[in-house]
Amino acid sequence: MKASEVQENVDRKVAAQAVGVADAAPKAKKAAPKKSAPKGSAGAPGEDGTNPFRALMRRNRAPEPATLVIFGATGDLSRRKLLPAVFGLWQDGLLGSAFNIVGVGRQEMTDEQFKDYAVQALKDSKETDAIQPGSLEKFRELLYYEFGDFAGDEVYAKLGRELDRAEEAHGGRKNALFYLSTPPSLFEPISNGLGRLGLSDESEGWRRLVIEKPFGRDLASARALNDAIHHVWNESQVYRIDHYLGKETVQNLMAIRFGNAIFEPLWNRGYVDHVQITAAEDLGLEGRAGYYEEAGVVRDMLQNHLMQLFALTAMEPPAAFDADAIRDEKVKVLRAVKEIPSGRVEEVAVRGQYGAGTLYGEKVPGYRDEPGVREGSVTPTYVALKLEVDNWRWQGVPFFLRTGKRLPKKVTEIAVVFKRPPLGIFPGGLERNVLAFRIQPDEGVSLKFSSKTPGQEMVLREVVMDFRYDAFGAQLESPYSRLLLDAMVGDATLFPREDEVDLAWQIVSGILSVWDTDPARKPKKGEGPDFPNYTSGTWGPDAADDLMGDDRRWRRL
Ligand SMILES: NC(=O)C1=CN([C@@H]2O[C@H](COP(=O)(O)OP(=O)(O)OC[C@H]3O[C@@H](n4cnc5c(N)ncnc54)[C@H](OP(=O)(O)O)[C@@H]3O)[C@@H](O)[C@H]2O)C=CC1
Ligand SMILES: O=C1O[C@H](COP(=O)(O)O)[C@@H](O)[C@H](O)[C@H]1O
Repeated sequence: MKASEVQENVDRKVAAQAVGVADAAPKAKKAAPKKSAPKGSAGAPGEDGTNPFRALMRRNRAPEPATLVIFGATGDLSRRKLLPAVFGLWQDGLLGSAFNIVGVGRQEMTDEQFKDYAVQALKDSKETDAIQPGSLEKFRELLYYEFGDFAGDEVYAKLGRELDRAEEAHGGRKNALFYLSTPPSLFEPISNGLGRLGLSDESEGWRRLVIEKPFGRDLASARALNDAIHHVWNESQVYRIDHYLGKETVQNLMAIRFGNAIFEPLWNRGYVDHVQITAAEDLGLEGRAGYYEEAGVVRDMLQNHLMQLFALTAMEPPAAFDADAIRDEKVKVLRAVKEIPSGRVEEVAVRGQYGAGTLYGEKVPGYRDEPGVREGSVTPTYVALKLEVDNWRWQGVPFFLRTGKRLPKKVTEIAVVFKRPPLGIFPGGLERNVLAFRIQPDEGVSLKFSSKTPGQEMVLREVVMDFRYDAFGAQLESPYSRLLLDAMVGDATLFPREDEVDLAWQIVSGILSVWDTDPARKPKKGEGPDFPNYTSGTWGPDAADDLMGDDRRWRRL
């Protein structure tokens, strides 16, 4: 399909939605796989494209032949998200003509056993695209496995040999993307090990390092990790991943802000009353107590995902859509956030932990009764925070952020709530307009405003104008697919830079200094927060409502 045809299909589909026609564009066909490719390379199928947008991506963003090395390839993230994301890209022909994957772990396994493991993971994961006939068999051929102790040298020497082996199929280059999907305590040892064996050296091909979250457990450890990494890698080789930035709808926030003329003039303290950013989860711990007991909600969601959503909403328009311009603006606004000293934490932040309750009609246990959680744990599973920004655009406009587990539903939203009209001349017409970005699910954007109701009287009622992202007719891409491909083509726009991560830690460190307790220590009676303080299936502790003040309310989602 030509790019112009792709665009036409898109236009038809979106226009169809505007006039209420359900399905005006022809369905994109799944492509048949091509003939098999030589070992060490991927004869990429999907030439016809599975959706029109991927066809556009293929034209513009073909990565050079490369090896993807996944440390922690036998882990939960790799199994559920990374392998399906890579498979989807490869099946759609987006990974170029030569590509292979080396899984690395501590478990002893042969290549064949790892291939079986990966194929099973692809069959099991809900994230895997529809599998084309013959695809899995061909994808298997690209997979290899190495194991060893990440503190020693041997495993990195073996990786060096894997890159040598792929060199011929990769046109004489030894490009490699190292993805660290391990417990964070291993980020530094792996980075050092790769450095010791010369695998960060770019003389024979590009070398890049993708680092999972959380990046550090506080400001000091994040800085120490950055320093350690920079002993081995240049900042331009480092890709700190925050999967929220890979979500289509998060990128759409930038598209809508900076691709239209009508929003920016209103995007400031003259018109905006406040902003609400919500990332609600219905899930509980999902067996991750070991990690979560150490992390809690501030490290798990607030310091990274919510801070990124905040920065994208509040930043100034960048001069270009490129890594430096976008990240410079995010850094500027993060720097303008009013400091939260420990003495102000109780005033601007609310923490919670879920107790037993009911979700979707089923009884669910409280956090303290989840397997692996310590008795009397005071780990917070909910946080609400009021941020203030000391710059001309946002002076006096509070940003309210909230996220928590075991809330009534899964929903992530950024809502820009506008000021009331200055004068009410109609009955019932003094509501605040709301521009809401639904990040997930039901992805889209809505504008709430007052309208005349039919009849003789000028009676106003709130109505909603709604754009649904599915109007484009394409299945939304996994954020990991997007970000993996970005890293393969060397585009760091959607990856937080060192200074962003540092500033985000600075913002939350006042909160951590007050709330952090040693998870191994059981608090004495009367000490620490009065947890649990919200029932599973409700919208969090009551104190979160008080945070908003008298004239504002959290949106009912
Ligand atoms: N799971 C998720 O949904 C998300 C995870 N992340 C991040 O991704 C990373 C991986 O998380 P996740 O997959 O859940 O973790 P898991 O514990 O499921 O997997 C970790 C992987 O690292 C390996 N590993 C663990 N300890 C060692 C060790 N001492 N030496 C060598 N290998 C080791 C494990 O091998 P083995 O199989 O032998 O145990 C496994 O392959 C973390 O940084 C996490 O914060 C980020 C967002 C979401
Ligand atoms: O990084 C994390 O994110 C998930 C939520 O991600 P989403 O894409 O499903 O919104 C969260 O459940 C997890 O605790 C956290 O580590």
